[in-house]
Amino acid sequence: MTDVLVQAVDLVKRYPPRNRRDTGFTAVDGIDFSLHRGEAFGFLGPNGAGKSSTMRMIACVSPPTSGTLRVLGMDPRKEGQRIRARLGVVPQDDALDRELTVRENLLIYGRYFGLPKQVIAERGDRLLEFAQLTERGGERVEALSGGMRRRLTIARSLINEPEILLLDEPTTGLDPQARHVLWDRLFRLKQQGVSLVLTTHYMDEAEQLCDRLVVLDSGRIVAQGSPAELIATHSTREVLELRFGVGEQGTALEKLRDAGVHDRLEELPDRLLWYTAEGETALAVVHRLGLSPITAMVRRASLEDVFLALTGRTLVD
Ligand SMILES: Nc1ncnc2c1ncn2[C@@H]1O[C@H](COP(=O)(O)OP(=O)(O)OP(=O)(O)O)[C@@H](O)[C@H]1O
Repeated sequence: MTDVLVQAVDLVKRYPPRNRRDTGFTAVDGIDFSLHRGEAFGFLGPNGAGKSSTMRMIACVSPPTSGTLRVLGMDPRKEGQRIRARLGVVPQDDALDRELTVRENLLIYGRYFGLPKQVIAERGDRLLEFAQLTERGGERVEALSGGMRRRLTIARSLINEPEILLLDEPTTGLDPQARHVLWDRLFRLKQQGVSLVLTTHYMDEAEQLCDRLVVLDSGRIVAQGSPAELIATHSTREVLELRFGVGEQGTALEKLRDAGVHDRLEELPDRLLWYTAEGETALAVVHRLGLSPITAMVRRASLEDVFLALTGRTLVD
């Protein structure tokens, strides 16, 4: 039997007009998705796609305008408090108390959930260890690096031992090393049976962490599936990336087209993408035509290519 933890059908979030000239804004425009127990589910999309709005509805802090949303079998409009007791929420903004110590930040949160002192203390120790912050427990939050603060926010959101952890852009603003440490912690949580829902505009993060994801654009789902399925359906296996000198890209593109290249060629402001099963064979054609790119790189197709194929735009502006 499948165990569906979150189910959305034709879910809509419309914000009312803010003034008389404003007509309001539909941030989420009729989306369907479901989260199954034990999986990591992602919302991938550019800024403004409606990811945070969707997360806020699941977190029961913003009611849906219309459609059906069930979280842990309950209706967020009516049973928000009961749902929240079984959720962990990691917002984009850490909202930690900078004046308090690392440990105090955890304890305060435990009290918010009305947990007994002894339970909070035990979980606090375990969570500090999980967040690799045991040594820093007595330090004030302002002394921590960005990556440590994120790990503390995640630890704090786990104090009530949630079944679902919601993470809104968990690694935005972190350096690559801090991101990898955080991914490792999230993998660990998944192994422990926590179901994850996360938003991201980083395709590598979505590929690394998500079993399944939906690609959102302007409040609508443009595709959904596992990262591998999405790439297989919407892209070729390989991509040849070519960068040319100023003013040379247009001529190169024309030459490739005149030479009868039938593969998809995508022109971005700074590079030309050639979607092909065999990047090396394509590169040989480039050389045979006498084209001389400044750089030429064959790579595996990624979710970035999926997004480009579906929307005509790149994910990162
Ligand atoms: N309270 C609000 N009132 C009016 N419009 C809003 C409100 N909150 C969000 N929006 C708009 O809804 C759209 C979707 O916002 P949302 O935050 O859900 O997108 P997002 O995909 O999470 O992007 P980001 O990564 O920038 O947070 C944006 O254009 C935003 O300006």
